[in-house]
Amino acid sequence: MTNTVWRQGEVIEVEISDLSDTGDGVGRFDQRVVFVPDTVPGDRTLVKLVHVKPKYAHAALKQILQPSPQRIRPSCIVADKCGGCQWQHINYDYQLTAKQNQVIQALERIGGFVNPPVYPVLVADSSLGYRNKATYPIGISATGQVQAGYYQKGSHQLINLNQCPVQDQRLNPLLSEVKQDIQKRGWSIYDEKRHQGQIRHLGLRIGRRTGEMLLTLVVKDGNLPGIETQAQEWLQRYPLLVGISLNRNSDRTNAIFGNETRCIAGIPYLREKFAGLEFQVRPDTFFQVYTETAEALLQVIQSELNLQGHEVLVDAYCGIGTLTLPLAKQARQVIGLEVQSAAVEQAILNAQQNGINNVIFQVGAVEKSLPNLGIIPNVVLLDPPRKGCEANVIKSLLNLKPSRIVYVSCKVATLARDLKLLCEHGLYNLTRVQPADFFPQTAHVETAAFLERSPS
Ligand SMILES: C[S@@+](CC[C@H](N)C(=O)[O-])C[C@H]1O[C@@H](n2cnc3c(N)ncnc32)[C@H](O)[C@@H]1O
Repeated sequence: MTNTVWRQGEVIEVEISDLSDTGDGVGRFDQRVVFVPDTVPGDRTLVKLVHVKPKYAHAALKQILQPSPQRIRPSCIVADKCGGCQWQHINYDYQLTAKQNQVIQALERIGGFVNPPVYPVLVADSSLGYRNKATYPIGISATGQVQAGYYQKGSHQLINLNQCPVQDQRLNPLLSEVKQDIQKRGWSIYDEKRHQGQIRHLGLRIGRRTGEMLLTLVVKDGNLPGIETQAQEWLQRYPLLVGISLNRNSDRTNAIFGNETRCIAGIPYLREKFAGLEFQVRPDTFFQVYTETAEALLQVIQSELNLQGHEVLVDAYCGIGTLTLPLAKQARQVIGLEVQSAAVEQAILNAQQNGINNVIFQVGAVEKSLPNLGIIPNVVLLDPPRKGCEANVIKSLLNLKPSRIVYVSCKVATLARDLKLLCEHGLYNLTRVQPADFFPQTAHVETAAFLERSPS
């Protein structure tokens, strides 16, 4: 190759040999790396260079010269455009192998582990129709039609959808029909560039076991004439819909939900069964999107921990208590730490509802509450957001020295970073790493890592 070819707009031939941690295919061109979305190892492709750096480039797929044996026809008609799924074109078994490799590679490269004990990916029932939650941005077409869907890959261009194959199929009718109701009511649609208009997002949630649904409109300041009447109409039309809420988000932000949620019809939560307990789930608090796989991972955690009833356990980043409460049934005392006060309120109610009284929940950031715990736990469970744990959380753990740590993570790069810090002085050994497929058809992987304090 000559240097003249390595520039934006050039079309080159690339054979894809790997997948990146963001889900793009990876190929090589004269010792340089090329990242190509919508490809899979084994594809021979023509690609157009888009962002070019001296050692690597991002490229767009132009033509598949020879398809990989791992390539399949996507179940979704907008899979090539929609930013929701990256891997609809990859056969499911290969997705699982790729996710296991992603975890191994991150632990080796970022964590510095040699031969980390990474188990095969845990799977549940189905790789489609699994999501219990959807939050669709709302927009308006050039001809004035209300639209709802997902953003196009790498942009805020809306792809209008009437159904989505990874969602629980019981939510699909609401997507198409609520859009029409918004159109008929003539409510204004939020324009993010001008920060004007009302409706920003449509949120739908379903209890997979109970079928109960919640509908939430995220609005700029809540002024929707006739919303109460419309909400009553929705309750009558959808017998499984139990609550309709307005969430107010007045900020110029990419965050979907604002801090204020008001139930305007029905009840402010749905009921769901999880791990043999009954949970109340609100529209705006965290609940894993794949209920069945989350339960399967909890079972692995329970069997690895094998709690005997005398342990003190801290569940840091506990949300509404989804992991806290089942584990509390097997421990002496459990302390849940969570920053979102609405989640803690719900966690307390969930504990009462299930007659569990050996749990206390504290509102506050883990980085503040863990160092001031006032008790030495035997076990600490961590389940932080994607950015992982703050440095002082790791420091507190190294001071507290619980005999076991379970670290549940939705981003393997930050997991690997934090595990390195926990293990680098020899205080902890990594005994098992269990990936789980919480997000089929995407490049995301959930992982639980188990650490034991060294005997010395
Ligand atoms: C990945 S969710 C896990 C929730 C829960 N373990 C579950 O499985 O449902 C992370 C939770 O951490 C909370 N969170 C985020 N940052 C936090 C912080 N600095 N301190 C405490 N909680 C935090 C979020 O509100 C969210 O409920």
